[in-house]
Amino acid sequence: MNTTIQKIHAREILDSRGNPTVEVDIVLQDGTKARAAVPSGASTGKYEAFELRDRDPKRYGGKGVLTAVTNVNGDIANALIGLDAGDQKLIDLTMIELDGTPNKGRLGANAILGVSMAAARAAAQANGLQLYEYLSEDRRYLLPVPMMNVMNGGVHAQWQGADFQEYMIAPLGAPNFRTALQWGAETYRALQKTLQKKGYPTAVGDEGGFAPKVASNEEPLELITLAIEEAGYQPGKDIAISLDPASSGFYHYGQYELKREQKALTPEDMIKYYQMLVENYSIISIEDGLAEEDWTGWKMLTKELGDRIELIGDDIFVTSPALVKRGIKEGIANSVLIKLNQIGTVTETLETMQLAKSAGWGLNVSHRSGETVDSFISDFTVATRAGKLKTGAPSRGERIEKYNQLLRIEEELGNRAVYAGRKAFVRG
Ligand SMILES: C=C(OP(=O)(O)O)C(=O)O
Ligand SMILES: [Mg+2]
Repeated sequence: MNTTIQKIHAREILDSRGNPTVEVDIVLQDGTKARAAVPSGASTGKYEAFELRDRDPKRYGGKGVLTAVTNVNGDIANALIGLDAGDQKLIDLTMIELDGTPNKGRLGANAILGVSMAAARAAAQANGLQLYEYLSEDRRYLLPVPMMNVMNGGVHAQWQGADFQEYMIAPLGAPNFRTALQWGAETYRALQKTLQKKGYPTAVGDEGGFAPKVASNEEPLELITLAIEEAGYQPGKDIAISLDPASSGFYHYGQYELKREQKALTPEDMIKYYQMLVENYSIISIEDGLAEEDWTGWKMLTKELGDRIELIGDDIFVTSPALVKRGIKEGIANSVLIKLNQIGTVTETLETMQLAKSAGWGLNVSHRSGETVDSFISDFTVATRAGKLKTGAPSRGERIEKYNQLLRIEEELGNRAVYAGRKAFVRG
């Protein structure tokens, strides 16, 4: 085994939306070859690390991802060849320094993350370890509750469905991951039937959830509750519901504009709306209930609902240690969403998780709405014992692959496999 990096090669591939993204291959001195691919969001937080993408052709002449690829094959490869892939901190810090900007804007967060993940995978393989074993500090593992996004709205449904972006089911009462996944898949199919009966189309959004033009943002909660019961489970006890309204996407000039309901709500009224929903449905967590700029609103939200449910910050924290630190200090939220590409390296992601954990916060690892079949986050979630992984509906290959990887890990761990269940939630 020689884990010295011999070669790094990046290429442009397509993600699940058909947009270009970065894939990186790493070869070690001992011949080990490993690969990683980088996902990309649509409802991105303002302060995420900067990806070189092709959304803005005027800026890069349609060559954003190709520029990231060139940066990997040039500057990054030159700096990392000869370093030990097993020294994740050194690899990541070398790239951060080489980039030299506060947001990874020169080399591109997508270029940097692709290399960071591929290095971890290569080192794991060279050591004869599974990725989840390699990433674990203490060989204690936790299979996450699958947070399955069964109804899509917002930008993930091109604003043709609900204003709220994600309605998830969380089979927290299951005895193990395999059963949880089965319950979730059965409920998803039951929901399809429920929608058909109502005359709704069952076409899906970016993350595989159904995306009908519902009458209100509350209606999906009724439909999902019905589907859970139809599938033979008890809402709340067996399967709870989680929301990601992704409200930064409908926050304009201090108000929350719910187009489906032809309403514009103040932060106070938006909080009341959530209180009503929490009263009436088996909601265990709400992510991005308020917008990334609305820290005052978030403070009120945390006061009103923080002791009842898990309040997860995604856009507001963007997996940044500095922003999570500020959140802890100011009493904002009680949980954080973890997306590797929001911050851009494995090392910094682990730092954010450590911070949140030491404050007693909940952890939620997440895919992006634009994904590849890379299942890095599945191993990552098990190794870090985050307890929850949201990776879409059980209906699109790039999402299913993450769930399937968790099935493989659970099987391999055998009687050492522990399912996170209800305890993974900070409230509930
Ligand atoms: C997964 C999400 O969507 P995106 O990847 O588009 O940010 C999210 O908002 O949590
Ligand atoms: Mg979100």
